[in-house]
Amino acid sequence: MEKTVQIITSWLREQVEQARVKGLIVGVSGGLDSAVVANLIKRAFPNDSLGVIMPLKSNPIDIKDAEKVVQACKINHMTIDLTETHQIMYKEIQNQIKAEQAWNEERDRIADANLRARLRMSTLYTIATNYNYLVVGTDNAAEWFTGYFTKYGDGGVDLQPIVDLTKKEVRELAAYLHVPTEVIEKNPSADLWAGQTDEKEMGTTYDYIDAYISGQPIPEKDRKVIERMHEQTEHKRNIATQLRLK
Ligand SMILES: Nc1ncnc2c1ncn2[C@@H]1O[C@H](COP(=O)(O)OP(=O)(O)OC[C@H]2O[C@@H]([n+]3cccc(C(=O)O)c3)[C@H](O)[C@@H]2O)[C@@H](O)[C@H]1O
Ligand SMILES: Nc1ncnc2c1ncn2[C@@H]1O[C@H](COP(=O)(O)OP(=O)(O)OP(=O)(O)O)[C@@H](O)[C@H]1O
Ligand SMILES: [Mg+2]
Repeated sequence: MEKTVQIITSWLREQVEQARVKGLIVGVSGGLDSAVVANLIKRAFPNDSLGVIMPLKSNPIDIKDAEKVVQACKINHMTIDLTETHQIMYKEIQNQIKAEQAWNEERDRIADANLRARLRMSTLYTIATNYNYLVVGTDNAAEWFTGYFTKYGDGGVDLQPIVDLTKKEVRELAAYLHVPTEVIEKNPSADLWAGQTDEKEMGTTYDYIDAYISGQPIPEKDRKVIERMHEQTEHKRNIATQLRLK
């Protein structure tokens, strides 16, 4: 495990050096993935790493957990509440669409959720620009393969240090890094709406996704769900399709 930590922290330092910036920033949610990344960037840059807690109509337990994470790893941190910003922006957009009588109620929740992820991304980049830092992502191998992230939201980052680790490996790394137990044991959630859990929304489990990407057999039904997610999200793993005229 120490070897993995060394490889990742050396890589982070290399990336910062090559980009000629000063340090690294990550959003800390109170979930597992960002807890691990916060620990790793703190190890790579003890004085030039920042964790940002961004409540947005969040469950207070998650915010408390996020505070425990930053305190446990002693990373510099700040809290920026985006609840009101999101409410004002989403209402304005909603009102304009409603005025056009084009509002699709079925797409309401996901549009609202993705705006949350993109407001967090904008917040991180605003701070990163001011501090001369890079924005670090928290996607693990299971999320990356299934495209279970918001394009240009939590997927909008400069570096992805844990993208090759399965969810199980991230959990093991978290234990090694002494991430608070309640965070390690928590049910993964994007926290984009009340009661959301990753596995409920995806219709499969991280254990099956981990197994699938590790080449192990899984039930047919889960294999189909995973392959469908992968196919439908190919665009998120690539840069925008360009029409070349020259
Ligand atoms: N074929 C294609 N080629 C190019 N672009 C294409 C496209 N199909 C859709 N698009 C574009 O992509 C958009 C859809 O992608 P996107 O905006 O990402 O949205 P979408 O995949 O619909 O939703 C994001 C999913 O990720 C989950 N999520 C988000 C954030 C964090 C976490 C977490 O685990 O914490 C999970 C969230 O719960 C939801 O299930 C469309 O609105 C369209 O603009
Ligand atoms: N309230 C929040 N404050 C700061 N960053 C957040 C918040 N919610 C989400 N994020 C950012 O979005 C990322 C994606 O969320 P995701 O749920 O996939 O990861 P996680 O919460 O760290 O772990 P888990 O998947 O186990 O819940 C987080 O890792 C974090 O960087
Ligand atoms: Mg989460």
